[in-house]
Amino acid sequence: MARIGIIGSNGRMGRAIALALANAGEDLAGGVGRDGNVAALAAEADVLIDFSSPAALEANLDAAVAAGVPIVIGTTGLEERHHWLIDEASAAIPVLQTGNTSLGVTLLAHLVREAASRLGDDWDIEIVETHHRMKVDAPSGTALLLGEAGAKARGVTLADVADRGRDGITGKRESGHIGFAALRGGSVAGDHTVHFLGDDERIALSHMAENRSIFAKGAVKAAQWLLGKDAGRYTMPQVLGL
Ligand SMILES: NC(=O)C1=CN([C@@H]2O[C@H](COP(=O)(O)OP(=O)(O)OC[C@H]3O[C@@H](n4cnc5c(N)ncnc54)[C@H](OP(=O)(O)O)[C@@H]3O)[C@@H](O)[C@H]2O)C=CC1
Ligand SMILES: O=C(O)C1=N[C@H](C(=O)O)C[C@H](O)C1
Repeated sequence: MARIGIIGSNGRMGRAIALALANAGEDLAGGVGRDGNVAALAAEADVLIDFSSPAALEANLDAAVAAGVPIVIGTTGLEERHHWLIDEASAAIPVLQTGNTSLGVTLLAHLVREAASRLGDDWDIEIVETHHRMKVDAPSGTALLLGEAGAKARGVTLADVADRGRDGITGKRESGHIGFAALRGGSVAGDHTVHFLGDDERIALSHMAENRSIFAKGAVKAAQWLLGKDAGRYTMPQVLGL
């Protein structure tokens, strides 16, 4: 039984993770919100799970490194500089960062990669996501993760081909680009569809989250899996053996 500390414990995901920990028979080392002492939590925990805010990431990584504990990062809205910080921390401790901890999305990313590698550039990729009205970042971390899967399969860098929101006279769609569209409203836990649009035919690969328990269960599995690992940056397919 591991002592697991939750960063963002009062949030929607923090509460779902506390429930998943109890269901898995794991021990809650404690939790912190915006005003909490993350260094004190890290000192008490065997592993940390962070579903909070990009603004908190640097302090959370510093606390994990100082205490020498692994950390799972589910926070989305991360920018390039956050990924550098994660790379830096993963030289000292085990770190797993992902935009989606669910089994279904982890498999979907694999299917997207497979489809994108088999279909030529003449198949346009467009990613549509829908989330609850409280979500603050777009495109979702999952949409970006799925976009990365498509870009990787095509041997390109996502940042070079991403169309993140169209408005006005946009001109024709550029071949090889990957488009993103975000819908916000209601209580939707998270829906994602990757469209492959060809001439005269289309393929759509979708995942629908019915509630947050799937993300929470995946986060707990990832935390359990990270315990005892060497320093490094790990991924959900490694955790789930996919
Ligand atoms: N990877 C995945 O599978 C998933 C990722 N997410 C991501 O997880 C994150 C949290 O989502 P959700 O729970 O819905 O959001 P909430 O807004 O419900 O919760 C966020 C929590 O983070 C805390 N927080 C905010 N800012 C800071 C800060 N600067 N320092 C420390 N703590 C802070 C808040 O504390 P306080 O209560 O004090 O305000 C709150 O407890 C989002 O980025 C979301 O996109 C969500 C679902 C799945
Ligand atoms: O904020 C959310 O709620 C979610 N965020 C993650 C994302 O940005 O992809 C995962 C999930 O879709 C729910």
